[in-house]
Amino acid sequence: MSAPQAENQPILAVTDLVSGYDPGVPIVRGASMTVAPGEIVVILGPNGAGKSTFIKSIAGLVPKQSGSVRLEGREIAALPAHRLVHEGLAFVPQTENVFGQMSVEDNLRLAAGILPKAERAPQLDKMYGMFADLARQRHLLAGRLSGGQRQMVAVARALMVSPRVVMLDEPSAGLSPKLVEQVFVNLAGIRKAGVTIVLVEQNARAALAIADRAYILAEGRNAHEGGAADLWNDPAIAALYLGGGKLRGREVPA
Ligand SMILES: Nc1ncnc2c1ncn2[C@@H]1O[C@H](COP(=O)(O)OP(=O)(O)OP(=O)(O)O)[C@@H](O)[C@H]1O
Repeated sequence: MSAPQAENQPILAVTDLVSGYDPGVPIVRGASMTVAPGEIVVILGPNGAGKSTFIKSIAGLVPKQSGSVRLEGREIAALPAHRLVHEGLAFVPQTENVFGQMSVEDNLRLAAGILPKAERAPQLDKMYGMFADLARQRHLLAGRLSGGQRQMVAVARALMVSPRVVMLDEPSAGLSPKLVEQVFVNLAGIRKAGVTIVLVEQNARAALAIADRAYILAEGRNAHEGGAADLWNDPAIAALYLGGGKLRGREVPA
């Protein structure tokens, strides 16, 4: 059994992160976020707030100018993206997240490249157990799949190496409402499997419905944060960031 102190430790802690694409032009301007093990945390905010840049910086894909990123207490801010995968932090980009000319199975096998050989086949079976559609479509080219199914391949690729934290950049972007719902059902299932999830979303209500907590960024800084249910039911937050009234009257479970 782990010590109580370790149990209370955030799995991911980002403090005063400043980052951007060009030197001297910060996009993220001192944003912070704390994620507990097993949580689903969603990052919301207006267009151009720096949400995607924030998680891409954490994933080592956008240069950081200052600030701290700790994964299970270890400072990882200086590590490049490929090292972060080994450390247990996976990232699913919004676009170009699968190899279209390869089969679903080859996409998954390629992602498993960093695992010891003996672990690859069991991981593949685990993904097929989790995503039944992918098991059926394992021999199809990923480029021939629908947007929702491609998104599923991208998520499964990230999960192949058993990350402890997976970050997703707008996983529901460009999908039909039915597929959006499926994406969020899948994410809730992934959390049940013990993976901590951080996602950026435009679909604020749908994301809040599965999230524990949310951060709202504006102009690269923290504007609000709170429990998903509290933010969902806050009229001022709704008017500013959630696109108005309640979605089909649904309440976020407290
Ligand atoms: N590759 C890039 N090079 C330079 N600037 C970029 C790049 N990508 C994004 N930006 C700029 O960074 C700012 C924040 O963009 P970002 O995509 O992080 O915001 P966002 O909150 O995720 O927005 P959206 O909800 O519209 O996706 C924008 O001004 C954007 O023009």
